[in-house]
Amino acid sequence: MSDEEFVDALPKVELHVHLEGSMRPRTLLALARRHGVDDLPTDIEGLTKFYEFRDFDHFIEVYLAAVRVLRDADDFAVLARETALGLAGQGVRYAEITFTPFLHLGRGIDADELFGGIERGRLDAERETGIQVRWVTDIPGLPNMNLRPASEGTVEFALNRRESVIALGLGGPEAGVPRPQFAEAFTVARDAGLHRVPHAGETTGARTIWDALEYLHAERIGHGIRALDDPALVEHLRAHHIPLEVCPTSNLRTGVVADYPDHPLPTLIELALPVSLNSDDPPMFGTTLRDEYLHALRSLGLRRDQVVGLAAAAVEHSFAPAPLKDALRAEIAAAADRLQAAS
Ligand SMILES: O=c1[nH]cnc2c1ncn2[C@@H]1O[C@H](CO)[C@@H](O)[C@H]1O
Repeated sequence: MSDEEFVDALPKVELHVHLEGSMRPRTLLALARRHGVDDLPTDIEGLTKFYEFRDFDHFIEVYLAAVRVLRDADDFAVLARETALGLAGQGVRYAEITFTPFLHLGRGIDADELFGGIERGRLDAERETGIQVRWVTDIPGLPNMNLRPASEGTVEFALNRRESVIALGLGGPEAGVPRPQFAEAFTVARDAGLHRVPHAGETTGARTIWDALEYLHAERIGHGIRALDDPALVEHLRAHHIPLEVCPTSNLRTGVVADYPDHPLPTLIELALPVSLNSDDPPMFGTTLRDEYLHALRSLGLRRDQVVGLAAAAVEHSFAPAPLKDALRAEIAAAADRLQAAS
């Protein structure tokens, strides 16, 4: 059986993917035309070049430029539906997708217009394919932004939309954006029963992950690959079962890891840390979740049973309701048996 057949037969869960960063190139080009955003590339070739990032800060700059094409409820509905359908087409049954309300509220977009749109897209995709999507709203931790209103606005947005928003995140650059300033937002979120999944240890070291645990009550860590800098932290994450959402191609494309052979995922697995495999901003990084699973086998040298383990781990690390988790566990176990028999 080929690697492709193997990966395609595996039911999957996606835990770390950004909605705005999932915009299909064709959709971005069409929305830019429709809304007269005239300082972006106008063809696929230009967009591919636009998505060659010098470093992480350059990536964030491009991200902020691209989201400006999203204006009305229909745009958000298309984005959410296409993102969810794209995942469903890769065998994803359940996804926790991050979006950043404050990036849009800050541009004058109405909160209900935004949420109405993405909910319409979510429910259309669920009706069409059965995929279950829940939302994570993240605070954009941008150094040049007024972060108090961004934090408070994001939490308020989430708390008023609990029907499908399940967690609070924190994204953006880590350097020069100290984590303790977000403590209050994450404490309010925790006390209200929202889950906490901040990015940490993507572009800076172990200290940021400790801060995410101490100040932000993190239940999972976005990326977290720099945990390896600190053996005490590795031990803590393992002992307290704090999962890392690992996105290998993202790390290469933003320049925080040089190449696949240098990627720490195999080491994290060897150390028995709880890890899942995710796609982050797939079209911007020239990847898909399916590609990440293929890279795990071919470029990171993981065995097939380890890759099944990654798919199963994503179920365990998810905040899906217990009956759905049970169904997904059973489905992955059955697929693993079939794949074992076929090989
Ligand atoms: O890999 C990533 N790391 C950090 N932030 C990211 C990533 N991908 C997308 N964003 C987005 O960048 C926004 C601007 O601050 C964040 O809010 C986050 O959603």
